[in-house]
Amino acid sequence: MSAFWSRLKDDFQLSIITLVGSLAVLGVTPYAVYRLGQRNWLVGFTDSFLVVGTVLAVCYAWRTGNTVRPGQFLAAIYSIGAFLVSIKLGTNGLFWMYVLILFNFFVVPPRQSVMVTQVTLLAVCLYGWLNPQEVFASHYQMGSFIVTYELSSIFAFVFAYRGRAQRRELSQLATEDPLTGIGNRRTMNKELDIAVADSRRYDIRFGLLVLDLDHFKQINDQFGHAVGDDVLVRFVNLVDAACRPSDRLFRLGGEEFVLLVPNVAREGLNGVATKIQQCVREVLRRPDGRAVTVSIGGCMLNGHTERESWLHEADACLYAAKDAGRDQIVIAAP
Ligand SMILES: Nc1nc2c(ncn2[C@@H]2O[C@H](COP(=O)(O)OP(=O)(O)OP(=O)(O)O)[C@@H](O)[C@H]2O)c(=O)[nH]1
Repeated sequence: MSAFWSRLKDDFQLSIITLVGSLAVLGVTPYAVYRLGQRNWLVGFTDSFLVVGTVLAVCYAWRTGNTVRPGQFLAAIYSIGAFLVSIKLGTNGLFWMYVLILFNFFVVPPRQSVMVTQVTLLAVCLYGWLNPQEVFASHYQMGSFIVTYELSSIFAFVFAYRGRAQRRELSQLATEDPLTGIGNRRTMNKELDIAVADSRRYDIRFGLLVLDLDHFKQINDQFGHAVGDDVLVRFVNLVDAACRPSDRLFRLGGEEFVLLVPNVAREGLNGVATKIQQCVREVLRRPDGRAVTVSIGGCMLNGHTERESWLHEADACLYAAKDAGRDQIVIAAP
């Protein structure tokens, strides 16, 4: 049960599809039963199709974790459903078109939603135009419907567009370090947990380096925080350039970083650390021309069953490197 809630909490689109799907099933089922009872077969079967389709789409999203296709499928079947209900029930059916707008903007991205809602509007109006009195009582009513429908679509679009942008920003804030753009501690925890699991399952060797700039406080105190920030950004760029694309760098906080190195042996890990150390010493300069140096501690994922103990061992090596006079590398013995 807790896995159910945590998936709902972590996956916004899945939670939206589940919520909107459940509401749709609850809202449409009584109508399906009522219409079938009235022997209004077209509307009754359309409603039943919507209910079954919704249940299948929500199940698919839960099973596969893919929320894009079920969203598009739901938008398509509810648009067809709203069209059929509108042409069959006339003005009474048109009310569902407003629900459709909101529904679509919840389950598919704003641009796709605009497309599908406009196509449905066009289909309903074309049918109403060709069959006077069947959908709209008058041209005036059709005009009013188009205006109110378009206004509702515009409001829904603006709302959905802003919401998406804000969600993207929030997720970036939660996972990235805003200064350097690399993963933050939270992202690191996730990736280290995955590495621990992968090493057990696929027998991949992982190495971990903890990197800490030396006497960074002096740089801040002497040259100001902005220069300190610039040194941090340049340091990240240097490390990035010095290692493989599969290596992942995270900012643990302050001037401390963690590099996760997959598919590596202890000698290789030492080689990566040496390359970074030399690169930083040679390239990274303070405004007064003195070299910036980095202390590095590291260890292999060897016998660690969880991230904490692995990180703790690498951290202990970093302390040893600092104690040895800084600008040093200490990699734990096998
Ligand atoms: N410019 C800048 N400074 C930061 C940031 N985060 C932390 N700091 C500073 O980093 C400094 C870290 O100082 P210390 O922990 O004493 O480390 P250090 O001076 O590098 O000394 P050692 O690690 O022992 O060599 C502090 O002055 C913090 O204020 C940041 O995002 N930008």
